[in-house]
Amino acid sequence: MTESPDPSGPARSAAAALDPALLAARIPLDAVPAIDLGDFLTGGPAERKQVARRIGEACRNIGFFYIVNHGVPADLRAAAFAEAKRFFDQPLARKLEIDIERSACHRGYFKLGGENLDPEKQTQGGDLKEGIKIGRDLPRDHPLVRAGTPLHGPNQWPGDLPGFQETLQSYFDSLNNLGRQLMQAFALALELPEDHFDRDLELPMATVGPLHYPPQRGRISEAQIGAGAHTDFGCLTILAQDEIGGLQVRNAAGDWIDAPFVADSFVVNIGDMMARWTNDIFASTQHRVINTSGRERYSLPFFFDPDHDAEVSCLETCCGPDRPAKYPPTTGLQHLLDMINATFDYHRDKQAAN
Ligand SMILES: O=C(O)CCC(=O)C(=O)O
Ligand SMILES: [Fe+2]
Repeated sequence: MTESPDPSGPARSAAAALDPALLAARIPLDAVPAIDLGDFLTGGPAERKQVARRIGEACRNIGFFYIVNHGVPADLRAAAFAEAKRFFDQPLARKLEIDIERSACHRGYFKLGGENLDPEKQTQGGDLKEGIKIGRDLPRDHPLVRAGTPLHGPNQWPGDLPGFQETLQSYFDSLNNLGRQLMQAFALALELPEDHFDRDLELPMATVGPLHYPPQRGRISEAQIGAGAHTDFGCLTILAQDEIGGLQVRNAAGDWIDAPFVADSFVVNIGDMMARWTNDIFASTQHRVINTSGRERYSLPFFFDPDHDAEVSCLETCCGPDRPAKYPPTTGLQHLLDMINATFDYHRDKQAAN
């Protein structure tokens, strides 16, 4: 079992001494734990710390957890699913009017196979899913856009789907707030002041990426599935999935376990950037999607990343003499660019051409 930190224990010195609770070995869980966020969102310091502690335990053992009582209105989420479905139901030519390949900042539609999350194993045309990348909508005259900062700029919105933009924008804003809250929970779980990450979240690089997975039939192998086995690149992902299911998570024992649909919940997971920030104390865990339901599957992942210039180097509570920093420092932007280039062929080709 994980040792819980003793709140009455001796005060920790300022010189990076690692809390033993942070060193806990990963326990192979046979289910993704569920955490009620209500006390964190509305409670006082003691309640917040208590919820953060449970989140920290999940982040160390499996890097995945469900949240309920998260404060995102159910009707907003349902509306975002409905708009996503409306978009994907259109003919391909319509969808390609906002082709991601025309975007200077990785926004817009990508077709089936456009992303390959497991290029080593998936040799038959990439992920069996199509999607849209919708990020922070910055105008062309924003200083960061004028300066040519990669991944910063305007979205491509479909021209003929009234309501799509407003709904997805509201969903983005709501999830953006939730992302900030979760980063505060992570800070507490890591024995840092709860506002520790706020300085890196002035203009966080966040993306909502609606996905559509057609049903897969016949013999299915690792050569092509809905989303190939991967870890997420960024800091944290907040996923809304529909009732179809099909998400699988690889636990610390190496076993694939199901992360089924749970009503009114989000699935939250740690990505590589957060694992790097915490010196691998938080786990960035492999997951994949296989849709054998015979029905269409939709999901709404929200990827939350810090400011482009956030320094991602080992947090002071995550390293010490007995646990040296494993990774050299990087920035939020550089980390994401390296990862996107590995999974989107068009993006790598475009960067190479510049
Ligand atoms: O659609 C899902 O359930 C998961 C998607 C995912 O893992 C991703 O896009 O990184
Ligand atoms: Fe993922």
